[in-house]
Amino acid sequence: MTKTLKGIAASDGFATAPAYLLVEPDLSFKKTTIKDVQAEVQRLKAAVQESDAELTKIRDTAQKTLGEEEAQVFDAHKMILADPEFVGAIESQIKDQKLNAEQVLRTVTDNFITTFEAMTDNKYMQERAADVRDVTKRIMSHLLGVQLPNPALIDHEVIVIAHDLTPSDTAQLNKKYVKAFATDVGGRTAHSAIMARSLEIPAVVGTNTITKDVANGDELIVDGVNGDVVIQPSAADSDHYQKAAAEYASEKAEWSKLKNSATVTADGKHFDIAANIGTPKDLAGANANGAEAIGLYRTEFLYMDSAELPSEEDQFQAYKTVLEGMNNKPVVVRTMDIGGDKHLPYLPLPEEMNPFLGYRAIRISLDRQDIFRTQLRALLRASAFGKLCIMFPMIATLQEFRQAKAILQEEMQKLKADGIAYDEKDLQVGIMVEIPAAAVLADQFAKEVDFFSIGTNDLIQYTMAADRGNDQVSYLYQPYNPSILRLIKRTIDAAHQEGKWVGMCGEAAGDSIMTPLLMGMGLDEYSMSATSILRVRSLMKHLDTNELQELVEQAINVSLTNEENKQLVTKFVEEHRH
Ligand SMILES: C=C(OP(=O)(O)O)C(=O)O
Ligand SMILES: [Mg+2]
Repeated sequence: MTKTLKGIAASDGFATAPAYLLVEPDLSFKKTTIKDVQAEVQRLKAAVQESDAELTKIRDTAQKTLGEEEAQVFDAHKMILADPEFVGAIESQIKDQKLNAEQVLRTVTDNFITTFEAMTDNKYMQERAADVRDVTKRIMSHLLGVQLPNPALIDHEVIVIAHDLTPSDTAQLNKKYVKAFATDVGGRTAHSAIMARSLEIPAVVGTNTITKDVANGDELIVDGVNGDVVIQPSAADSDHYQKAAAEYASEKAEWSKLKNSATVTADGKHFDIAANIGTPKDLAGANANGAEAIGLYRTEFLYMDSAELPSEEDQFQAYKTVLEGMNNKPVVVRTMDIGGDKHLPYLPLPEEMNPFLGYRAIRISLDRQDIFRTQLRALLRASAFGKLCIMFPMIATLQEFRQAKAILQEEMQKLKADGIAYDEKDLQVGIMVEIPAAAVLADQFAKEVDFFSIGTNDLIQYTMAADRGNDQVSYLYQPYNPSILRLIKRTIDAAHQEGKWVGMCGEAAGDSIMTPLLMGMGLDEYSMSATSILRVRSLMKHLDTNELQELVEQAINVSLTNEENKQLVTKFVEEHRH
């Protein structure tokens, strides 16, 4: 039966494919006594063999797509399967206790895990506990005849369905086969949504129930423009969406003609449209869509995709690749923004009641200066290869900015003393304005920074006190709310007062409703998912900035609600399109 689920449109585009559930299956079982011991041991052996074959396949794919180092994790799993002490212990207990293989597997492996985890002075053995847990799950799935999801093994076109996708899950999705994804939870500015846009896969998040409503293999249509997922579409649905997808493709073709043009308004004013990227791989998309700069390089993916803290050399190579890839166009690199919903397996952070209000971003960097200085040195060295702007995330106080800048200057001195080149002339140092305190004091910050970049994702979350990943409060993501618009305007005016430039790298920068308002306020740089660039460039071409002042005045002072402002802008654009 056809059913349509409504969610939040998180990444543009349309896709049709069968569902692939990235959901942990039920691995529960009953404890039973058995009569035929030999048959039970055979059942165990078969499950171990199947697990081994599966791991070989996963290892091969991981090696091809992720690299040798990541693939070696699976060698550790295969070694456990091959360890006679491990399988032997299970076998002999099946024989002794005459219990089913599932029960014995659970008891024996729980024992191993408890022993390993108790070795608090031996990190290596503690990590083996996680391996045993993983391997146990795999053998159990074969004993129970259920399939564990293996995103690395997807080898045909699918739409991935999950409760939630962590940024690292999302990073593993292979664009060749994963045509779209849809989740139960999440909002438009959750990191999985941002990643979807940078991978250019359509996505719908916050459907609440999709993991329950969809079974593996169900035919789906994801409409990432309107936020709909159609389950088991009728012929009429398929027809309708085919037309919508074709229309969307032709609009895209129209925009693509602007790829090599500068962003110029109807009255001849120039703005910079930049791209947000997560890894050097995203450069291709940025360039293919005609980005005039990189307005935000989120370096945390470098940390998340690594098994340990990335070395100065690894970071240097990544930053240099991006700077060189942009051919002397500006590149804003943001220092590590870990914490909140982004975790590192090798950097245990304390459990917090409110991670988004906790130990994250610059707060970690100022505390863990070893990590921070390594990143700054890598950045400084890379600055010799292009036009670098370094940006600090989550700055709340002037003191934090001064401290971060002082550390940067110390690293500059050290490099200089060692005769290592960096850009001494044009390197710029700025901050994200994403905490209301920084927006309120923008006039004071503007005297000390080279630039601002407004992070609306967090600025809205903190101003409205509404978790950006929680779909129950997603109605409070209100970029057109006058409170948000005033903070943005205040930040822009304060920067311009001091002759500094202001960008925006939150998702609002790529939102067509925001474009006329931001142009009217004089925002200099607009940094967005690469796929939004041409749409916004096309819109700017049709607007005259002289007519926008009044629109801004109204939106800030007259209209009251987010929705009213949205209508105000929509109507304005209809009437003033040149
Ligand atoms: C761009 C931003 O940073 P992130 O989405 O990475 O938190 C923001 O907060 O708007
Ligand atoms: Mg942020």
